[in-house]
Amino acid sequence: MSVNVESLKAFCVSLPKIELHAHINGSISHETIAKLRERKRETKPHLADYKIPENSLDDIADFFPLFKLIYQLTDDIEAIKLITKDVIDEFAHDGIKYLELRSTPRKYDDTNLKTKEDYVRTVLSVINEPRDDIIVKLIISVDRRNTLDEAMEAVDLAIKYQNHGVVAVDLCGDVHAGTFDTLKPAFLKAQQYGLKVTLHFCEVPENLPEAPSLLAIGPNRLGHATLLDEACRKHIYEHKIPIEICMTSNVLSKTVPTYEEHHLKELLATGQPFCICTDDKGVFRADLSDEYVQAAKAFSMTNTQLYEACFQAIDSIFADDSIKDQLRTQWQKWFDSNTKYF
Ligand SMILES: CNc1ncnc2c1ncn2[C@@H]1O[C@H](COP(=O)(O)O)[C@@H](O)[C@H]1O
Ligand SMILES: [Zn+2]
Repeated sequence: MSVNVESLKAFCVSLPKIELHAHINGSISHETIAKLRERKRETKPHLADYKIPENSLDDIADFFPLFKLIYQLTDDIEAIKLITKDVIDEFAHDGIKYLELRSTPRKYDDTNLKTKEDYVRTVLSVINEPRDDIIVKLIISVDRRNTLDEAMEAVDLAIKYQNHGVVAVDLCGDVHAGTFDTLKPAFLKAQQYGLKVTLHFCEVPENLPEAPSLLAIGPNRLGHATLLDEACRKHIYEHKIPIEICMTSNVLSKTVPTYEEHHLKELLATGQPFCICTDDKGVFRADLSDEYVQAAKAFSMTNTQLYEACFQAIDSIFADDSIKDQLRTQWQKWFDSNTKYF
């Protein structure tokens, strides 16, 4: 590492940042995986040496099966508390001041995580622990593989816990599975109840045919938006829909060839709203500060541009205006006391 990259990394850690696209189970660090392995040493000896494989993806399709093993380590209430707490602590340590975590509710007959409501309550119990270094909210994910009934159950939980930290629902999961139209009524219901909606959008070309249907519901943000045709680009740009940008995720899942060719370049050039995010910091082994370093290197962003990228992302958060104002004040204070960087 050259001195420059080291000082760039230090700057990117110290920048007050916002994270809007982080899947809890994809964000588990190696340290936490080690704790989880230890907890399951007796009951799941086949996971005694489990490590999330590094740089193992030939294609995005290789990504989703990783969760078959990760979920075996996170199948009880204590595990969900542990991962939620560790993920929040790690983001806070990396300089994140406002965090929207997302997760897909799960249940198991043979553990104490008996219902999807148990899952949501457990995550929220940690998210709502009082702390003054970071604000945390929850987005409930609907998996593309879900039936409409399952999607409705997730949305009903989001509605029930709307005043307890849930701000939105998300469409995620295997990009080659399911169809959005099957699950659409669940998203429309979420909107009727005032929840915000974010959708994983066009990570692969096969998702393009359903893109008009996703855009038709008026999503508040989009994840990735990697492969756009002209009609999508026009709609997104005209409506200024903020994009959650996950560069390392895209490069390692091989949906984008290199950082330099990432579509963030176009958003920067055209002044479209975006938020730099991690997606799955455990699987992809990159913290949010690393994502800012990559953006700075790929697009020669100055410290001022990096700060502005963080600041403009406040507009795209799902929390209310009073939190937005509070964050803007906090950012301005940081800026005023860190003029040495600019
Ligand atoms: C790489 N890009 C991606 N595209 C689509 N879905 C993704 C994803 N990264 C993660 N997930 C979704 O998040 C779940 C893990 O976290 P939770 O169990 O919900 O906390 C995965 O099972 C997958 O459905
Ligand atoms: Zn994602």
